[in-house]
Amino acid sequence: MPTPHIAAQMGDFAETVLMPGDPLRAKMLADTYLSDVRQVNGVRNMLGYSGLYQGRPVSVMGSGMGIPSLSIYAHELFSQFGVERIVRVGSCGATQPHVRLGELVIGMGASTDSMVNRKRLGGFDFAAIADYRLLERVVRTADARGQKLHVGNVFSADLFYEPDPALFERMQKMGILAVEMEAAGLYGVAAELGKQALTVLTVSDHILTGEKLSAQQRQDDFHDMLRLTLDALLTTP
Ligand SMILES: O=P(O)(O)O[C@H]1O[C@H](CO)[C@@H](O)[C@H]1O
Ligand SMILES: O=c1cc[nH]c(=O)[nH]1
Repeated sequence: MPTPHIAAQMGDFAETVLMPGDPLRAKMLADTYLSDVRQVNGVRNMLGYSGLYQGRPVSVMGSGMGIPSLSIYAHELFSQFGVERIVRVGSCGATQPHVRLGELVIGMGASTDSMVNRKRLGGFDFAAIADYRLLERVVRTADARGQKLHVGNVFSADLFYEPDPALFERMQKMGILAVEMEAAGLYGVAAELGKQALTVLTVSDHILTGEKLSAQQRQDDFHDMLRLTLDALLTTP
């Protein structure tokens, strides 16, 4: 049955959903990599598609920006459409000098200034972590190809325009690899509903050096991340 934000039926989504923030990145992924594609959501232009990748069913849908938006879509997909795993395929800002523009970062854990997971755990800290088996598949696939990955803690920020630059220094000191805006929320929803989640990111800008990819590049140029994620989830045993 359709939900307030997804006009689809049970069976329209595959068990595995890739979820970029940008709905146009979802469209690009579907157009470039999937066969037998059909659009399964268009409410609020949050484009969602289902199709086949090398013969295996998969869906892709945008999450919008920030934990509140992603949480609505992840909750509805997990609870109403039979989705078992969501892998966020996003962009991030690097917070360490050794993490460079265009490189891939996996959010093994996600720190945050959001309150959502404390609300879930009665006011206490919740260690927002990726599903280990999903993480392992992506790492194993990248290692087999010699593809470089950074794996560790990311920070899911409520504010894109952070007013306190000292926060980035603290992140760097604590070993956080990159900042983005959804992973901790995704991991919290997955934990609450007993599902699997992972976050794979491409560095689109560098907090320390000020380097940046363009908006067009963030929409269209993340093929290393998308191929790795699709292959790891859908073609490796
Ligand atoms: O490129 P996406 O996946 O949207 O991810 C990042 O980009 C947006 C901010 O520009 C936030 O959603 C952040 O998490
Ligand atoms: O959330 C984000 C995404 C990319 N770069 C940032 O600095 N923040």
